[in-house]
Amino acid sequence: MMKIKNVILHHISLKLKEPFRASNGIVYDRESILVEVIDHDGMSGWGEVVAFTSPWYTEETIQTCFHMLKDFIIPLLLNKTVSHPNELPSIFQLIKRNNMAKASIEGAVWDLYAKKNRMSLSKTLGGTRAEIDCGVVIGIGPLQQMIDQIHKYNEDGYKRFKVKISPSNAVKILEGIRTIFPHIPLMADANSSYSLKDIKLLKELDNYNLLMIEQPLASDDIIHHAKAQDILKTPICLDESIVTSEDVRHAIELGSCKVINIKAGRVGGLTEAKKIHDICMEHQIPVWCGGMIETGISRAHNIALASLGNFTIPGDISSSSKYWYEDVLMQQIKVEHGKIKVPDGIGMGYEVNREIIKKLLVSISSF
Ligand SMILES: O=C(O)CCC(=O)c1ccccc1C(=O)O
Ligand SMILES: [Mg+2]
Repeated sequence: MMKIKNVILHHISLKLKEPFRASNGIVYDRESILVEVIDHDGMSGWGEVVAFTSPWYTEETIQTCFHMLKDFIIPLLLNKTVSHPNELPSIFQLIKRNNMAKASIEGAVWDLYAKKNRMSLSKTLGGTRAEIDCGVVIGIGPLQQMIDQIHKYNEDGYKRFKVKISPSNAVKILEGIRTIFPHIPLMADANSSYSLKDIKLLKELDNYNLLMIEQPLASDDIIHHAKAQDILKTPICLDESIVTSEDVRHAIELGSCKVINIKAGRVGGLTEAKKIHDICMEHQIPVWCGGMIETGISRAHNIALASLGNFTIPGDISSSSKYWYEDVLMQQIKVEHGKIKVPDGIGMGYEVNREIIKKLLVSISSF
């Protein structure tokens, strides 16, 4: 049993080593809200708001999440007794969507629940892997810079390479990379920058032996994704289109994709993420864990999630040092030989570094 006594929102800003560019947005400094949930025994669980400062990836932002947490979500939870984190989605049912806001606190309650049971978050979620395979993402930039980055990450041992593309640069990027690296496991993420009218351009991508193409079309268009998947040899992976387990059922029924990217933030939390994992497993749709240029707290949650059985493709889970000079954990997350060991300590398995959080603080609010 957990009785939620106090929720603290640590709004921080973390300097990115380099700006990160996708088809439709650039991230400079990374703002984030670290969510600390404290129960009546004084124990803390941690989660993170993974929304960005502008709504380029989904409609949520750091500010909308703060508003939702402060005015709607936290009041629903304070002084409530919860016996399992999977009760949270039904408590939040009164609030439409706002999945990243909900997921931040739900993740913190999962961490707390695992800690109270003296179990790892991985085991608590039903994870079965002792280590996970890691992939890495290369933002859009000059071709030579993208190639140099792949060289470096290849030497680091990463097992799968994802490049951001848009219709205006895809062929140049993929042609350039395949000339130097004909055999690396490569995929491309378009972040909804194509439409079905561009099907000829999309069809050209079949020439590059891609593991998959991620979210080519609009987020609310699983019908056209089904049409595109009929025409393309390359498997389609959905990211932005999948925000609930119902979306997954529809996408599978329509044949809109062959792979799914799961991000707990996008789908409203780890409970829904696990449900999506289970549905995909049942339908032989492989899944992998997506990334949000997040701090170590969300990274630790991702590692636990990716330890579940149907995460058979390396996800976007990189070392803390890919983006950060110093992460918010006592111990930096490190990819070695393309893998991360799933921690077996209690909860998310990494200890939060309060000194660093204090240094990065934009504001702090306690409820
Ligand atoms: O966390 C990472 O390493 C980057 C993952 C990534 O591609 C991404 C980063 C921010 C927003 C959306 C996406 C995406 O997968 O579309
Ligand atoms: Mg994506």
